[in-house]
Amino acid sequence: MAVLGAIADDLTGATDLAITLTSAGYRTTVVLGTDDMEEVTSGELREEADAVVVALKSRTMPVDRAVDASLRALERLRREGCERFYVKYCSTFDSTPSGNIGPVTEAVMDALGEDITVIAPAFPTNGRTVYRGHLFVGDDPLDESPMRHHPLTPMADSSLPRLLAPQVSGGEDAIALVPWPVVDRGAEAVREAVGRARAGGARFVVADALTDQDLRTLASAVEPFRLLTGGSALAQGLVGPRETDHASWELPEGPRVVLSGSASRATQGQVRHALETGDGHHLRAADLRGDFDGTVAAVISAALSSGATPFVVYATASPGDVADTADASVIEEALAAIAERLADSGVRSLLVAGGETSGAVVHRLGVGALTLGREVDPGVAWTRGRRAGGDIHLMLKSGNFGGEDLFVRAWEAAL
Ligand SMILES: Nc1ncnc2c1ncn2[C@@H]1O[C@H](COP(=O)(O)OP(=O)(O)O)[C@@H](O)[C@H]1O
Ligand SMILES: O=C(O)[C@@H](O)C(=O)COP(=O)(O)O
Repeated sequence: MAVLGAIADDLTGATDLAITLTSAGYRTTVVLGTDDMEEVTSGELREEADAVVVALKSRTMPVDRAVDASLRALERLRREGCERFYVKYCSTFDSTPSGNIGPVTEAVMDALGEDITVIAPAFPTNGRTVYRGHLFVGDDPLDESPMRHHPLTPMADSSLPRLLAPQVSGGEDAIALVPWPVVDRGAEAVREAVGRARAGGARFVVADALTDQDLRTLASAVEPFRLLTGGSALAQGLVGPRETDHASWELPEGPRVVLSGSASRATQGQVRHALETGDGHHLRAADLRGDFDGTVAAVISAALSSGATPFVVYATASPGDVADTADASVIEEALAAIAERLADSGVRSLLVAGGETSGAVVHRLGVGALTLGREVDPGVAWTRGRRAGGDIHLMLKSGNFGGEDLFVRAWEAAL
């Protein structure tokens, strides 16, 4: 019976967390947060999984819909027997001025009857650290990083308390900061600081974290909390019920298609790198609006005739490609249609770049659950998706994750 239930606000975030949970000793399954999730989770997964991660596509939904979807996911996880919960959001705290991190966290806390939780997006291995409540991406404060220009969730501040305050009841009075010198002193010092914050009325504890060890300290300090929230790296501090290893499989033969809807800087570099040796198609919103079916058909035909080098279908290879963010949905729609047609044509492995994009693709493919393979880069792994008509191998890559050569190396990585 699953003991840990997680709600992730996007699909790449879900696989990112599942990788860490698997390493921490939880047999972990990712399920897609669709209406038929009950059916998916009520059978074999109940026996198979110690942790279930529900992958939503709620990061950019209207607040009330995101809350509703998250509460439905929570209910189903509780019915699975989960007793401890994790709300997973992006390590760059991707949200809008009104949500959805704050409202979802608060709604889950209320549903569980919890009066306090931790806010911990840091992911040091991928350069996301928190100091004095400010989130850094590499050397830059969040609002000076490329996240400032994200097409869907541009981040215009780096202060986590300031970002969170308008998203929760009680505003800044409900938020406390545990600064790094306290974290550095160890779990007991953090426990005392959290106790003082709680006595002072705080419900959300933002904690600094510069290293994985800081996150382990934090996880140990908040061990009694039934709800944790954060990026994936906080989960390193959890202790699962068994020694587990990630599954391993051979990738099926066939075209090496990358579907890249991410506009993130790391993805742009990966697209350009892959195009140096492979082939590709620049998917332009204007072409799709002019002739959606014809554009999709041309891409399918080129992808199916590609060889042993990656064929990259991409929306953005340089910052200037994003002219109008209103184009986002037609691009997602096209990449999902391409994925479906490729799968119907027998393609059994796809690399998808971008969280929203992955959500759109995997929903269209009708994948019910994902099993995790080994980590290829921090937060990135091949997965195996269960699908009527035959399983499909999917690498779902967060926008800013992965080395520059990932689109080439992924296919070579020993699984
Ligand atoms: N050139 C572009 N013009 C408009 N929207 C774009 C362009 N390139 C990507 N997008 C959109 O930006 C969004 C990127 O989000 P996502 O897939 O989550 O990537 P990431 O993981 O990098 O954030 C998607 O909705 C995608 O369709
Ligand atoms: O925490 C992270 O950074 C990732 O797990 C994640 O959620 C990234 O989201 P996208 O960049 O939108 O893929």
